[in-house]
Amino acid sequence: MPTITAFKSSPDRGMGLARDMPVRWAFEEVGQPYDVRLVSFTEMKEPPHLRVNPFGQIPTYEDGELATFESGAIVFHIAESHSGLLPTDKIARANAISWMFAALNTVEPPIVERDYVKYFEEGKSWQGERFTMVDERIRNRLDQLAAWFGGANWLVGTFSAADILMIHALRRLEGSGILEDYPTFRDYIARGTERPAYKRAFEAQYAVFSRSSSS
Ligand SMILES: N[C@@H](CCC(=O)N[C@@H](CSCc1ccc([N+](=O)[O-])cc1)C(=O)NCC(=O)O)C(=O)O
Repeated sequence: MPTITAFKSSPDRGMGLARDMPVRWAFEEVGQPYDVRLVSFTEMKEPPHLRVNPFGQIPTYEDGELATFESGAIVFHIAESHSGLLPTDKIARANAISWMFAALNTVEPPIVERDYVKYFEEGKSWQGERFTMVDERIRNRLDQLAAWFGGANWLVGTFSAADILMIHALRRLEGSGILEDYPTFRDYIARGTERPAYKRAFEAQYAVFSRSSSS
């Protein structure tokens, strides 16, 4: 059975914003049971974990001889190893894979940057200006995505691994006030989070938080 790593105690207080969440969601969508090894921030920087993830982060994925990292790559591996997360049609599959990369490389970076400004540049003289700049970049990306997305339900027709990664990226904007101006994406996120597989994944990671916060 594949084993992933996740935070022993997640800073997101169980809100499913850490990157074990898209992997859990993918497992649940394809019906693949999995184990979770919880790691502390210290353990993530020690040799056993660094041998799998040289950047000392979660998630990692281990199954038999395979030990690898990168949440997007793990979701792709799950999608390649099971049916249901990528179209079988060659063209549609290639487009879905493009959208996986777009979620991680084009849409998510300014959203992650905003978290850095918010959490690591608190009190800096430039924080206000940086917020303005980063929010502008995020809105530019969301405007472009909304123009393309239109009234679609999913990125490539049917639900795919690309939606797992894109919805995970967009959820990091919850609480920022930005999504209030994008009903298209509020509805899109809701379609994703209403999926039974998402709910099972969310509950599983939330249980880690609730156990750690009650211990
Ligand atoms: N590109 C890598 C990035 C992995 C990554 O960012 N891992 C983070 C956790 S998910 C990112 C994350 C962290 C916290 C929140 N949060 O809301 O609290 C959200 C997302 C990590 O291990 N951080 C610890 C470290 O770098 O030492 C991937 O996609 O797997």
